[in-house]
Amino acid sequence: MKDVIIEKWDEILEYLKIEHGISNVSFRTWIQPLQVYSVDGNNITISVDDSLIGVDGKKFIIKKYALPLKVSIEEITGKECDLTFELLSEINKNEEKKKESGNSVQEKPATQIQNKYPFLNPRYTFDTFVVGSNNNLAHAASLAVAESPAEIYNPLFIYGGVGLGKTHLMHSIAHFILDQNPDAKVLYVTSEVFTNELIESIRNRADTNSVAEFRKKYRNIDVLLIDDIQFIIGKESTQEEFFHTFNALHESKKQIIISSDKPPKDIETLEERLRSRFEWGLTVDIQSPDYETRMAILKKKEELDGLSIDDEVMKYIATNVKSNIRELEGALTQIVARSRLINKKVDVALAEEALKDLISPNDKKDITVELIIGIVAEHFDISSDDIISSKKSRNIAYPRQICMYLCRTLTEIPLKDIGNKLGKRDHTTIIHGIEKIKKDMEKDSSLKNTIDVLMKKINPQ
Ligand SMILES: Nc1ncnc2c1ncn2[C@@H]1O[C@H](COP(=O)(O)OP(=O)(O)OP(=O)(O)O)[C@@H](O)[C@H]1O
Repeated sequence: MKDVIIEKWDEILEYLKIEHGISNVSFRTWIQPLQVYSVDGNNITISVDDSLIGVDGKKFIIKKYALPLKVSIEEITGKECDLTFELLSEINKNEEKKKESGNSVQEKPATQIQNKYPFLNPRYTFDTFVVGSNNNLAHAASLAVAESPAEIYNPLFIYGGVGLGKTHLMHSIAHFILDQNPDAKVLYVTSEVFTNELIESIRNRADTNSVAEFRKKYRNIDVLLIDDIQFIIGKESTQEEFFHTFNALHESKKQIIISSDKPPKDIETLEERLRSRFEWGLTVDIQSPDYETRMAILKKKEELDGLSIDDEVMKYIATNVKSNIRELEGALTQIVARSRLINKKVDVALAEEALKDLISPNDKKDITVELIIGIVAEHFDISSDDIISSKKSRNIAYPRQICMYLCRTLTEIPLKDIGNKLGKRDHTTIIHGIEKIKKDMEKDSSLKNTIDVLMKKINPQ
């Protein structure tokens, strides 16, 4: 059977052309000659006809069109994929060799990940990052920074709870920049490393010019990524040094990316001058993933690890391990390990047994529609009856839409039931409400704040 990508190739290219406003001449030169050479699961190899555009043409295509093409493939076919570009002359040479030795096509291992940059985790790339409603803004901002370092958002400040993907996104940015420009000087450090190196350099000051060395290391770079900045905060000398590092880099138009467990405004011990600098750029957050995203993350891990796990088991994990992606992945690993240890097939019973310590009954806090309505009503100083009434005035209709959004985000209750409990409204009204709040939150940071506060009231952790 023909792969859907091959079947829809012309449509994909046409979409790419229109969506990205590619001129006819550029399209004819770069895009039209591209052909799908092979499809192996999610790995697509595309041939670049170097007899038309030369060997360097491939580099240009990768830089300029690889990502738009990947997105177009996803838009048209719904398939996420990894693209590799190969010169047609090389492909032909290899085919010749294969014919000569009489070999059949070689099988590739499930997923091969090269460790190109030792200080980065090779698995933390944009390709392995699952985008969901909990992280889509953080993902988009990270990709934008990776594509155009120091041009749009500087600094980029990513915050979120434990194990939600901040480090993964930071490494993805670093990988992307280095893949595009292997000469870029990219430095990724945890703030603990930064602090330790600083202390060490101060301690050695008498013997060598170690403070100057420290400064040289941190200021003579193109991109600085500092993970978990909260560990720097609270230590005066490190804040001071970081302040100067920040200024030096920012002034010379170098990109700075920072992650933290809280937004700058909530870090109490953060000096005002640093806080205001962090707010020069863009601050984005990562929330806990919803059910669909948790499932997608599990599937991605299944694919990367070359596993094949029953869907019911995946659903069991996604339903029960909710707030932390590290735990979500850990749950899958534990189940697989147990199955190997006792040499039994992975099924829900085995999953329950393997995760019994992780999933305690107390974790299953009961968040109900009624609870959400009560807390939202109280916050806006209206009554619960107002929320479920048919009243249409904005001071009531808007909190009602906030309830819809919170019910969707904080519970697994089906839309139909949410609608019923919110005054017998049908599910399209609920979807409309949810989308409205999502859109408004993108533009309105005070609404986002309100939602954060409400979430904490509903689900204090
Ligand atoms: N959207 C995602 N798609 C795929 N994997 C993810 C995603 N988000 C997080 N993960 C995985 O979850 C694990 C934890 O993520 P990560 O270490 O980036 O979290 P973190 O926010 O930096 O945590 P901490 O606060 O502890 O530093 C990693 O293995 C990461 O690959």
